[in-house]
Amino acid sequence: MAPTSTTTTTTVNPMDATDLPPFPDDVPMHPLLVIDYALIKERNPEETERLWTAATKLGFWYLKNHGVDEDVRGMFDMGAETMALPMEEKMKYEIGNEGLSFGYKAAGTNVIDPNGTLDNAQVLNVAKDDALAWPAQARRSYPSTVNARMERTIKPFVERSLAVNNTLLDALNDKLGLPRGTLAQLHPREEYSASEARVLFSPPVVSRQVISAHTDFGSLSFLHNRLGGLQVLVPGAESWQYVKPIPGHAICNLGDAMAILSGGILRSNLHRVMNPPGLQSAHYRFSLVYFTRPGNSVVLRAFTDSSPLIADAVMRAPDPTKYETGMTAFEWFTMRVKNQRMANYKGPEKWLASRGTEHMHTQVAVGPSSVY
Ligand SMILES: O=C(O)CCC(=O)C(=O)O
Ligand SMILES: [Fe+2]
Repeated sequence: MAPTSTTTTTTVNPMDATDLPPFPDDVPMHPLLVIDYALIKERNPEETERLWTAATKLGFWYLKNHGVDEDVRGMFDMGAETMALPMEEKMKYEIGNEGLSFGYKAAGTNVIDPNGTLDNAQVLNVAKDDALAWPAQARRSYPSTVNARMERTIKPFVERSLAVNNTLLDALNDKLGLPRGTLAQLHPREEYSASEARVLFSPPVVSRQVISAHTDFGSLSFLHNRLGGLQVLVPGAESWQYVKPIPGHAICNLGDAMAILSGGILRSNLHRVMNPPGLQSAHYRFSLVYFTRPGNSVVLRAFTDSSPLIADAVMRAPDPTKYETGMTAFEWFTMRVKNQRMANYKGPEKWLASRGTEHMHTQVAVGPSSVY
C-alpha cells in the first residue's frame, strides 16, 4: 500500500501539554517505580537498589530530575516541523526495506500483527553518529527541518541522553558484578551503532494499535510522553496496563541486549502503543525516545566470564542457549527491522522474529490487537 498524504500535516503543538485533556482515571494503569536521577548520579546506595529492583522486576521505571526537559521541548518541535513537510519531501529519506532505521518511516510500511495488518505511525530516526559528527555526515542525510536543528536541538538532546543512559548503565554494571566500565565499553561513543533519537507520530484513530507488542532491541530507552497510549504487560498479569505520562518524568526501559548480556537478570519487557485513551484519543500523538544500543560489532552473548552472578543466572536458565545468539548487535537489529517491514512480510513466523526475545514466553501478547 502506498503511504497516503492525509496524515502528514498538523497544526497541533505537541508540547503544549496544558491544552491536552488529562489521562483518564478509569483505565487499567501500572504505577512504575520513580527513580531519582540526581541520587543515582551521586551513587546513593538506596536509590541504586531501587533502580536494581525496577531493572530486574519489570525493566521499566520513571526517571525524575534528569534535566533534559528543555531539550525534549525542542525535539518535539523538530518532530512537528518534520512531520508537516510534504510527503514527497519526507519520502526522499524513507528508510527502505533493507533493515536500516535511520531516516523517515512512512505510515503503512510496517506490519503490526501476525496477519499482516499495517501500522499508521510515522517515525523519524536520527542516528547518534550523525548528531555527534555534525556538520559532517556519518550515516545518512536528513530533511531540512532536521538539519536546521541538528546543532541547537538534536545534538544537545543526544549528548544529554547519552550522559543519562551511561550513568544508569554504570550503576547497573556494578550491581551485575561486572568489572567497572564493562557496559560502557560495549557502547563506545566513537563506534557506529544503531543508537538513535526517535520521534514517533500517529493520528487520532479510536482503538488502534500504533506499535504492536515488542521488546526494545537495544540496551536502554529514554522515553518522553505527553499523551497516554504506552502499555506494558506486567509479568504475571493477564492484560495490558497503561503507563501514565507524568510531567517531568521520563520513562526508561531496558532492551534485549541488556537481557542477553546479563543472562536474563535484567528484564526487557513487552510493551506496545495504543491510540491514547479517553478524551486524549482525539489528539495527534507524539513521543520521543533516545535509544542506547551496543556498538555494531558487539556479539550478543551473556557475560558469564566476567561476572559470577551472570554465570550463575545462565546456569540456572531453562534454556541457556538463548544467551548465545551468535550474532552481532548490527546483525540482530538489521534482522528485526527488516522482518517488520510490510515489503518483507512472509507470514506470521518471520514477523514474530521481529518482536524481540520475550515473545517466546508470552504468545498472548502478539495476537490480534485488543484495547487492553
Ligand atoms: O511511543 C511510546 O510511548 C513508546 C515507543 C516505543 O515503544 C518504541 O518506539 O520502541
Ligand atoms: Fe519500544
